[in-house]
Amino acid sequence: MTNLNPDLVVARPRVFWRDLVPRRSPKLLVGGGLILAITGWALLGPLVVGDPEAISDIGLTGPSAAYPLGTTQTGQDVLAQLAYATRGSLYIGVLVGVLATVLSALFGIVGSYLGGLVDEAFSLLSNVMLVIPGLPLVIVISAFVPASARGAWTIAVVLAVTGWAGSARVLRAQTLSLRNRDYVLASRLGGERPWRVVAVEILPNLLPLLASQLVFAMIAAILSEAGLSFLGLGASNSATLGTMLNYAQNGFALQRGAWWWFVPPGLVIALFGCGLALVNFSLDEIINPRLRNIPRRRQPVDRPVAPLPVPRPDADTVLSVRDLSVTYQVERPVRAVRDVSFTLGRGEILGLAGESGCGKTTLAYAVSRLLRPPAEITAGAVTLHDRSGRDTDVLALAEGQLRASRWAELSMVFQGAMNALNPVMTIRAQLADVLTTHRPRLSRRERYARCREALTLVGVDLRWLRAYPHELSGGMRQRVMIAMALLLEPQIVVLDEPTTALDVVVQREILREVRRLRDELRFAVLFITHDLPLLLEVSDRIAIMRDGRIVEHATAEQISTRPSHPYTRHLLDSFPSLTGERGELIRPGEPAARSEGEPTSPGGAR
Ligand SMILES: Nc1ncnc2c1ncn2[C@@H]1O[C@H](COP(=O)(O)OP(=O)(O)OP(=O)(O)O)[C@@H](O)[C@H]1O
Repeated sequence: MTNLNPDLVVARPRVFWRDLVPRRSPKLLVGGGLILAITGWALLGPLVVGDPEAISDIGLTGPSAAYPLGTTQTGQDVLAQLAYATRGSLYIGVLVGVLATVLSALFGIVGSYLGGLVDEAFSLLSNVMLVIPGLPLVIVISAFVPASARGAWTIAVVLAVTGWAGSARVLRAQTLSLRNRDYVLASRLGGERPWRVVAVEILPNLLPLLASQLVFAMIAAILSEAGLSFLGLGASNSATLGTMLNYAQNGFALQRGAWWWFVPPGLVIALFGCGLALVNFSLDEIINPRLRNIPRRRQPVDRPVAPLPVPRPDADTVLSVRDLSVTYQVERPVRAVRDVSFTLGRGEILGLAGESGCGKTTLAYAVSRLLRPPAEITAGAVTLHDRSGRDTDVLALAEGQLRASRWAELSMVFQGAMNALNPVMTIRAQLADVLTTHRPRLSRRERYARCREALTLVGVDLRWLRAYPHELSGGMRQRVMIAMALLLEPQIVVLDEPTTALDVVVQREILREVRRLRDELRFAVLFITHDLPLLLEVSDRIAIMRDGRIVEHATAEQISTRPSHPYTRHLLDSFPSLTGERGELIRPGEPAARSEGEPTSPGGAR
């Protein structure tokens, strides 16, 4: 047996079923309850009821102690028939659900992943199936098959063959989009086999879609089978809810007031469909971890009745944040931002630094009111101080006011923002779009003039206005995003790691540009990064964040030369200096020759 290094043996995380199920979901509880009850009835009912074919001499009698659901015209027990019919209908529903889902996955996912001729052939077939009207085809096929051969399997195959194409189109579109995602490309580059890429990278992302298609196919199959049986074209040699309804119709149950004959099968169909639909609504939450634990109603912002006094050191303050706290309301609530207070001066660059996970992005999202459940602002205030002296309580803004204030008052450039450009629109169209939304009175000529100005500001040649995003380099796309953020001359620009994906030369060029623009246009910047040396270069003041709190807040010069908090010193020590002493190389197996108490990475001289 191989001797494994115990440090390298990673314990396989235990998956608990209770973690997979969203809590307190009434939809899931009611839907699941209905499905369980009806499935239980279908499985166990036939074992406890009598013979559904047995004929007694009391035809068409209402419910009684001997026959809880009465009898049919020929004296058969309706309860016994209902048990067998429920089993028959569910059997067909499950068969069709599985068959149609397998067919749609095969034609939709495999075809689009393999591409080329296979995709074209599969697409052609699903397109042809889509334009054939389903119900008439089912009726024709069912009528063509002799009644003696029309069992549950025949009907299930007919329904599955006529019902997979719509889902296959949806799965194809989704797979085409997924196959170009970075993590899929990475696994292909890593040499993974196509079937493994499909099974491990693509399929899990399609599970919510597949599961809801399975449920939808089951509902459609049960209803279609009932319809076919009602027309006398259903599974003639097996008992289903549809055949029960058909017999009730032929026996003039409605006209003779024998409600006990047709209401129970109709009710079972309706309740089962309802249960499946309710579970379908909850499937996304069960399968997609990002949607779990979302509070069902908006939580009010936990603020004292009297508005908090907002610190306003001087008239030049443009944004003040007071005692802001944000919690992710998940299984174990995560207090990502805790009692954070700071002010941002007009034309000032405030840097926010801290290790990964300390809450920087959450803070930026909270200030911009971009947080979504499970994140919740639990306390605090965010106030915008207008040039005209008007104060706006950002947390109290209604959705419409927020839309108007975003971009015009406060704009954002986020990490990976360069990928936020729409690939099918030219740069000019995307810049002009912002103006169309926020400045609808501008003429077309004025809009384009403003786009040209903005692009010139960030140093991008005007010939790129007509280009599509993929024709620009990463640095140029990021400049375009900055141009877009400055288009409406906002008072504040939030930059959250805007240049992380770029090389250091382009990174510095862009940040120099931001500083120049700030000097020219006097907007304030909240600049977030974990690169403290970069912040020291560009910021006026710096706030250091740790575990959701701001632990030090000082000028860039003070942070650089006289950091007061041990964590700030630790952060500064973590960055190697290009001009100081060269640090030791640490090779596996060789302990670093460093005395106790020395910093773990070189960087003394700075
Ligand atoms: N959707 C979420 N659900 C639960 N916890 C979350 C969620 N998003 C973030 N968190 C937690 O909130 C904390 C702060 O995360 P945040 O992304 O704000 O950190 P950050 O400082 O911006 O990190 P980075 O520099 O790596 O982007 C982390 O502990 C993170 O695990």
